[in-house]
Amino acid sequence: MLKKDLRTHFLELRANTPASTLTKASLDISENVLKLPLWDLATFHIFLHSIEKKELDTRLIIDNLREKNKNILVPRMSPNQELQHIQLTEDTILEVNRWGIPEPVNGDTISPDAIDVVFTPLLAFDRQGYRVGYGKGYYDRFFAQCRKDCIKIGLSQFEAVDEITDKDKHDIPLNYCVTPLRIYEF
Ligand SMILES: Nc1nc2c(c(=O)[nH]1)N(C=O)[C@@H](CNc1ccc(C(=O)N[C@@H](CCC(=O)O)C(=O)O)cc1)CN2
Ligand SMILES: Nc1ncnc2c1ncn2[C@@H]1O[C@H](COP(=O)(O)OP(=O)(O)OP(=O)(O)O)[C@@H](O)[C@H]1O
Repeated sequence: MLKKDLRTHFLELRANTPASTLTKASLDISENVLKLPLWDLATFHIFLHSIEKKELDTRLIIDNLREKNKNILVPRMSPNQELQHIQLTEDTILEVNRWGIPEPVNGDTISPDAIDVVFTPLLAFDRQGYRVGYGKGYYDRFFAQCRKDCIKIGLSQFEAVDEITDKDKHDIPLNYCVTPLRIYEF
């Protein structure tokens, strides 16, 4: 299947998801995330979900990371289509940007080298761990800057599709994808 068709299909499925289904999916995913073999690692990067875009709610995962005293980083979009990685603390002020995504307005910027785990947003993923996002390549550019041993984890409300057929040289596969029903390891 082509990325553009997967985007259209899963954006529509997402738009038609009842709030209660999304809440339950977010809870089940947060419980599955706790089963991943990650908890000796220190520095975790996680996206702040957009309510407007009906993304999975990442607050429960963030609460678990806080409870485990992990170093938590969140993305901020910069004008050159790169992400900055900002430390999330009790003093972080968040504002919703023009795309409906909350972002920190203050805080220290951290280098991608320091990141052990990235929880990644997506619209669809396939059985080999390739993903499709909103189509601006933010996460592919980010993954290219991470250490080789950085663990990349997709969070998905929906199960894997068979195959994304139009992968390109920039696409870097995930190590895991967590859904409400299961954990895929690639
Ligand atoms: N919560 C969350 N944060 C995230 C992502 C994400 O998927 N979810 N991203 C994952 O990469 C990055 C942001 N990606 C984005 C990609 C495209 C557009 C954008 O331009 N949207 C337009 C429609 C497309 C267009 O105009 O071409 C819009 O919403 O109007 C916005 C954000 C970084 N932070
Ligand atoms: N490392 C990179 N360097 C330069 N261009 C890149 C890189 N990674 C991706 N791109 C370009 O970005 C564009 C969008 O890529 P793609 O369709 O894979 O986005 P996506 O993964 O769906 O979006 P996102 O990562 O924002 O969720 C493509 O034209 C791709 O070639």
